[in-house]
Amino acid sequence: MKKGILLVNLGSPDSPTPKDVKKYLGEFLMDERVIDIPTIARAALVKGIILKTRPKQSAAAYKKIWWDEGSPLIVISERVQNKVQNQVEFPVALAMRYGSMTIKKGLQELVDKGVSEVLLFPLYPQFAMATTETITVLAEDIRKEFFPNLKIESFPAFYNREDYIEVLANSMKKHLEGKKFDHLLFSYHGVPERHIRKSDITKSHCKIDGSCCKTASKAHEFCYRHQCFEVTRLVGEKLGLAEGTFSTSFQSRLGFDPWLQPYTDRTIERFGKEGLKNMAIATPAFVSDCLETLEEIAMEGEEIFHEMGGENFTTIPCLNDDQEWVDLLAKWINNWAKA
Ligand SMILES: C=CC1=C(C)c2cc3[nH]c(cc4nc(cc5[nH]c(cc1n2)c(C)c5CCC(=O)O)C(CCC(=O)O)=C4C)c(C)c3C=C
Ligand SMILES: [Fe+2]
Ligand SMILES: [Fe+2]
Repeated sequence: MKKGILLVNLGSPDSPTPKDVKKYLGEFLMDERVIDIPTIARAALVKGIILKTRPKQSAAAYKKIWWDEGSPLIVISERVQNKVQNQVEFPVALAMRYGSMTIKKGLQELVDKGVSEVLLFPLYPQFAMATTETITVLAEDIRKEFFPNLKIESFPAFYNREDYIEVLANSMKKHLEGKKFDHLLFSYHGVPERHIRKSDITKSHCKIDGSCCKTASKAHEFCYRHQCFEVTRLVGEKLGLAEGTFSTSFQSRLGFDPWLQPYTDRTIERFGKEGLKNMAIATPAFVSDCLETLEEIAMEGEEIFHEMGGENFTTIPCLNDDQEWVDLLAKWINNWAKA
């Protein structure tokens, strides 16, 4: 059996134009695990409302962060792929859940190289229906239809692995050196509260209140909210941060349903209003910088903080192609291959 790896990230439009952004958002938002309402209602919402206005607005945001080489998320993911490839002996392919670099193409690339056993690696520290689950479900559908003899195993969410927390904390520490901050905010991509209830395998644990995510439960294996709070707690502990000097919030909400709270933009606004002068912000739901970190946090977030009287706003980059992170990915992959 020849082994191979498929790293999978979210994806980006082909270019920051309204036409390409519309095509990308159309595929993304029609995913039943992203907007989880009945198909007809989803089509009406996405095609009838969101795609009429959002592509122009999102394209303008993408233009602000786009690099000469392309989308930051894709360029960074390719750098990681190349660096990991140098440290493992079998083929490492890269795919995106949405857009042109499809999972089918990634699997085909591996099969063409003689691979018969694949480690599918969703590049998300925390489990979510809209990220990890949609990747594994689609990969299995593609396998059944096009590559029935292929064996695929998925790498699970790694949010609480000690080696991951150490690498994340080290990277954050490096970027915080010499920076002035009185509060460190851990901002995670939000999801509608409904997603948390749907992923609750006990069907009774997740109340989305002050205690459920702190009370041990087998629901936590699939609870995005618990996993985000845990990353904050574990990194806070590793960095020796004092109680009250760090907290968790959720960004990027869309639509009118309740999403996980507290919301990042309102938290930054409140900090400024309360007289906080120096803050830092990390975004550990993403392993690579992207629209949501480079524009929503580093640009919009900073603007909100300054408007409210804040002075120093430090955005901590994601792990990106940090050498310790690449070494860790290579270690996990090599361990899988040995097992
Ligand atoms: C509408 C529902 C959305 C859910 C649920 C959602 C969950 C989710 N997303 C990420 C990671 C990323 N999302 C990104 C962009 C993005 N996300 C949504 C919507 C939902 N995401 C939209 C509409 C967009 C596009 C941009 C916009 O119009 O605002 C990105 C950035 C991609 C890039 O090209 O840089 C990432 C990464 C996670 C981790 C997550 C659930 C945990
Ligand atoms: Fe998103
Ligand atoms: Fe919970």
